Amino acid sequence: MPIADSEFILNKDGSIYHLNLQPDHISDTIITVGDPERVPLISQHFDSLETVVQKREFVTHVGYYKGKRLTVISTGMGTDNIDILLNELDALVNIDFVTREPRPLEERIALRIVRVGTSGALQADIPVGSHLMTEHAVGLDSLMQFYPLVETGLEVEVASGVQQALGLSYRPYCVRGTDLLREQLGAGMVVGNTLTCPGFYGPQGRVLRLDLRIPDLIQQFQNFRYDSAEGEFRLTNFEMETAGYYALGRMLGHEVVSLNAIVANRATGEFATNTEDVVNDLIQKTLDRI
Ligand SMILES: O=P(O)(O)O[C@H]1O[C@H](CO)[C@@H](O)[C@H]1O
Ligand SMILES: O=c1cc[nH]c(=O)[nH]1
Repeated sequence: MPIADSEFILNKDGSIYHLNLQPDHISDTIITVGDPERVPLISQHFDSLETVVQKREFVTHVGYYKGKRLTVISTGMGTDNIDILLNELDALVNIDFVTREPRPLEERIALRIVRVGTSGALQADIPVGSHLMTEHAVGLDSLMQFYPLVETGLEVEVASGVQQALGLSYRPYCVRGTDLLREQLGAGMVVGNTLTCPGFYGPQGRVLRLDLRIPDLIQQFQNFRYDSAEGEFRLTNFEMETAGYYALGRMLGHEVVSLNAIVANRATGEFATNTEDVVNDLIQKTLDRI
């Protein structure tokens, strides 16, 4: 059955609704960033650029880097945008744009998606300027209230532990990323467990003029521990998208990894004075290894 016009929405030029891309625009390996201005920081390293498309915060550059076809896309902030990004990227490769039907299982394509983002460290031993690769992501956002994500026993226990520690009325979700890209890209990086927050201020314990409902939120995040057979689990850093990537990546069958340039440390109160350098170093490392 073709998917209805109201669900699988194509623009007049045949491109998908928000990303404004057509299937032959993208490569199988995709670097994603939050900030649209970070896209040219990556594509400036390309040998050639074949496609430049923008709609809203989704800026896409496609080109060749050392003979490899790469796509860079910005997402803006928050897991609501990651819901759009992952569903539309998946549609570009796994839905037939003519028949409007999902491709059969044997024809499905697994994309390789690498998020290059900025993030704040929660623990004092993860200094500003370091690069952290996410192993587990814990989502405090509500996205997975709407999808049948299957979590392992350990993931459910970690997420339930976070719910209990914070006294939340809903259970967060927890997803371990796939191994392939972590092995390919992560050498020398801190391996961490990333908390994805539905906001930059209150949900990350920042107080400007508004008080927090959970006054010791940062301490609760910092002190959270879960003892598993693989060792002690702690939360290392936070940002606003990774758990959405890992959960949707698992459900749709794509390889996803989140690489984090640590620009703040909430234990020491520092913010990087050279954020561009920290991000540019991570971009170079990613391009070298991809
Ligand atoms: O630098 P990006 O990729 O946007 O990532 C982080 O920075 C933004 C907040 O400043 C949030 O999107 C957070 O996840
Ligand atoms: O502290 C930080 C830094 C970057 N991005 C975030 O979401 N939080």
